[in-house]
Amino acid sequence: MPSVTTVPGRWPLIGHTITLLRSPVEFLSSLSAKGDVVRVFLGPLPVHLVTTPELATKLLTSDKFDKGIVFDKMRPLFGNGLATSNGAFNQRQRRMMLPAFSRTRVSTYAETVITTLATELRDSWHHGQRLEFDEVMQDFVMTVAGRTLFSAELGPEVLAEIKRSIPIMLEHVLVRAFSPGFVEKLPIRANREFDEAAARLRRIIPEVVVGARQDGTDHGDLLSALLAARDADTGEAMTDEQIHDEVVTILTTGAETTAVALAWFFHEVGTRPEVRRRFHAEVDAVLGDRPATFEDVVKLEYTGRIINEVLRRTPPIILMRRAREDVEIGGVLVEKGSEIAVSQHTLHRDPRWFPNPDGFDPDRWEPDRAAELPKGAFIPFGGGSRFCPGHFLAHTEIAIAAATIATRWDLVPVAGQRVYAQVKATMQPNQLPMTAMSRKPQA
Ligand code: HEM
Repeated sequence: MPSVTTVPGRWPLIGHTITLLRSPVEFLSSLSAKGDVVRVFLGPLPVHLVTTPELATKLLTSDKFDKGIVFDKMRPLFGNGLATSNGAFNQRQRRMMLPAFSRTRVSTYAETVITTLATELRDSWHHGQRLEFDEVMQDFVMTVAGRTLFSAELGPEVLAEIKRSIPIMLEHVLVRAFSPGFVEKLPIRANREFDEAAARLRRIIPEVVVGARQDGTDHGDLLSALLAARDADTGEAMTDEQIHDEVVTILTTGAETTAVALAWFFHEVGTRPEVRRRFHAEVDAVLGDRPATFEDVVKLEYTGRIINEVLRRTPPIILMRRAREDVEIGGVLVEKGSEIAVSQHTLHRDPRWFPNPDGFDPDRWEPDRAAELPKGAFIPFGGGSRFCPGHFLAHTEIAIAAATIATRWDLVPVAGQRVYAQVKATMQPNQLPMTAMSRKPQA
């Protein structure tokens, strides 16, 4: 079998990590031109990367791969939650949890939480107010996540704790994942903060779970759905420990990704006059002055296309896997225990599927054009057996929040500030200062 090409530019010990951190989009989107399977080094760790939609689909749908090293490193945080578990246990958990993300359930979350909080946010600003918009979206999404999980009856101190602890953990999680094991044991501030945040969540979440289990009523929140879930074969419910792990997993995987997508949404709209004009025209036609509801989301077609284009250009960074046995993929032998990955940035910026890949063109998501894309070319939510269970909730939340805000506000980028994507747990903007300008005449 042919050996795989190592991408040029590798440094001793640090591999390609510096290049990846310095220019993530340029580096990852350059890989498809180098081969269908290439090898990069994340620190000292060799990782095969597949670069075509066909091989991405093969990787994500095969049962010959587990989640791999990054997720091993995240286990102290996520425990055995959906993102970190593997094999039959993961599939059992998925079957039990998917009803919590069903259309009916999402429509309840939209009705009881998302529209209300989006309206409160919209009504909280004044004309000309400067906002650090990435932080505003982070705070909004964490509040939505907390309330979606735990309904409004929960004490504000639980929500406050979640909003305090989860961002701390997200700040450090990827650095931990790509560092040698001893680094997380060093007595440095980052480790202390991470461990303290994890410990606080381990204390507070079980208290909520035990309380909700005793109460026994369905509050229409995600936690009620998790408590009610039963294994189809054995009839067993999840243990409190497992529910803790799933709750932390949902908060960590769901909140950051959605907040970042919303931040980029407003950045793209704010910097592209034609997109902004059409977005506002649609919001005015569908909503007028009223907030968006679950039923409006399908009518907000252009908004949906902007969301897709945002998720094409600034999706999460990479999907990592590890071979459970020797596997041939794209004519290359991947030995048992080796790490293999696909980056959404490689596929989403490939000019074969996305002409003018660096441009921002919501119209490429018109149904006829989108239908021509090969399977596996657009994977912001992953694919196969680990496909994101929160994808519909995320789309609903982004559409409702964006449209509701736009009924009143034009978010204008503060002049002279450079905004670019940086690698954190996802692909975050480095900053996003914006000014809220009223779209309606002032009283
Ligand atoms: C724009 C927002 C979102 C994006 C881009 C996103 C993206 C992804 C991706 C790419 C994966 C697959 C990871 C892999 O295969 O290694 C994933 C998995 C997951 N996502 Fe999302 N996600 C989003 C929102 C959400 C939300 C709102 C929730 C929950 C409330 C959520 C919960 C999860 C969970 C639990 C997994 C793990 C599934 C498994 O490994 O079996 N995500 N997400």
